[in-house]
Amino acid sequence: MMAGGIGVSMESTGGARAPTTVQELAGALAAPVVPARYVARGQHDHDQQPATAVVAPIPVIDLGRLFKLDDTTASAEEAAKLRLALESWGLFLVTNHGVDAAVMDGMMAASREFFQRPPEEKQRYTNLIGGERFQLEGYGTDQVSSPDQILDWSDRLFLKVEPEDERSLALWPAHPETFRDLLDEFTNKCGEVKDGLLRAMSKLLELHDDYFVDQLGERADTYVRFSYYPECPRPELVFGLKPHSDGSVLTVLMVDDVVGGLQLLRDGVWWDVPVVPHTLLVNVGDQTEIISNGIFKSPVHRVVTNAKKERLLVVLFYSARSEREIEPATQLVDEKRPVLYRKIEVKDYIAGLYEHVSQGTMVIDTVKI
Ligand SMILES: O=C(O)CCC(=O)C(=O)O
Ligand SMILES: [Fe+2]
Repeated sequence: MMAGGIGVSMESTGGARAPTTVQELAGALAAPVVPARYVARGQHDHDQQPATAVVAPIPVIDLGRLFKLDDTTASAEEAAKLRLALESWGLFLVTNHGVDAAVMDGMMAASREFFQRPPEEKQRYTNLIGGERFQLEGYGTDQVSSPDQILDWSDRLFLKVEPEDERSLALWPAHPETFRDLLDEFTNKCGEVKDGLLRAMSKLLELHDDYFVDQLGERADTYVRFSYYPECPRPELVFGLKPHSDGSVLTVLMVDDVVGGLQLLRDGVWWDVPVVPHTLLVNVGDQTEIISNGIFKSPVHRVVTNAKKERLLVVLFYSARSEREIEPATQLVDEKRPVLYRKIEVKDYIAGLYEHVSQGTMVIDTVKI
């Protein structure tokens, strides 16, 4: 059934058994229509902004040069680019990052293989306890908290990777067999990138070098998300992921090296984020915006889907441990720059984030003074 010929099916799924994932739904669509629950576009202020057809000229940071202690000119040049990235786009590409191309390709291929496994196999890792109660970790779709919530056109596998002794290995795919080792290796390598960047960020703010590392705390939380965005016959109606900013300190992304889709809001315009194979993307999260008292920007971003092609993403979220409280660094508060955010407990903040994203509002606005 079509609603006004706009490509929206009024039936919730169109099938006898409700598909439990977007992948199954996309595979079962008999016509280029999407169920009404996925129609997200045009609902919120952020979507009133035009999209540029232009790829964002976001800075590219060469980590080899940034950390080159014996060449202060090179490292100062990269640090200046990093400052610009952190203060404006809130997102940048990193090259020369030390994560082997083979590890990146292997992780991406393992992720693709996982999503290609039969539904019954993937359901062994479900994020629904007893088929209904949502838990953060595992495989599935959005947390659905209300019947009128607009859903994202994506499935995901979400896992805690650090602290290591808190891994729920039963939810780590057993196939392909390389999955667990690759994830371990990928996480360790990306962790080095994150630590190096956190030190560079502390320096830029003239804080002591370990300021951000210390804010994360001893047993900081690292989560990985493997996202699968199936092709969508009506990309203009849905979001792969609704507009949001990340609740992390930093987010490190390995995006699909062929299919784009990530867009960033800046100066009232949505920009396409470039796809550059074997680079990593890094974005500032809300915790860093708060700690830096607004000097570093946590960008609003979203994912659009593709009519012809699926898209994959592997992303690591680095967060202070959930019991910690964070607040603007006192060194960054003075008469000229009054405190802009109130102290928050990370746990409460992250809980608020999920609610706000599903409502199309921004949780960071609730902690602004
Ligand atoms: O798919 C992407 O490129 C970005 C995903 C994202 O923003 C997120 O997972 O928080
Ligand atoms: Fe994000």
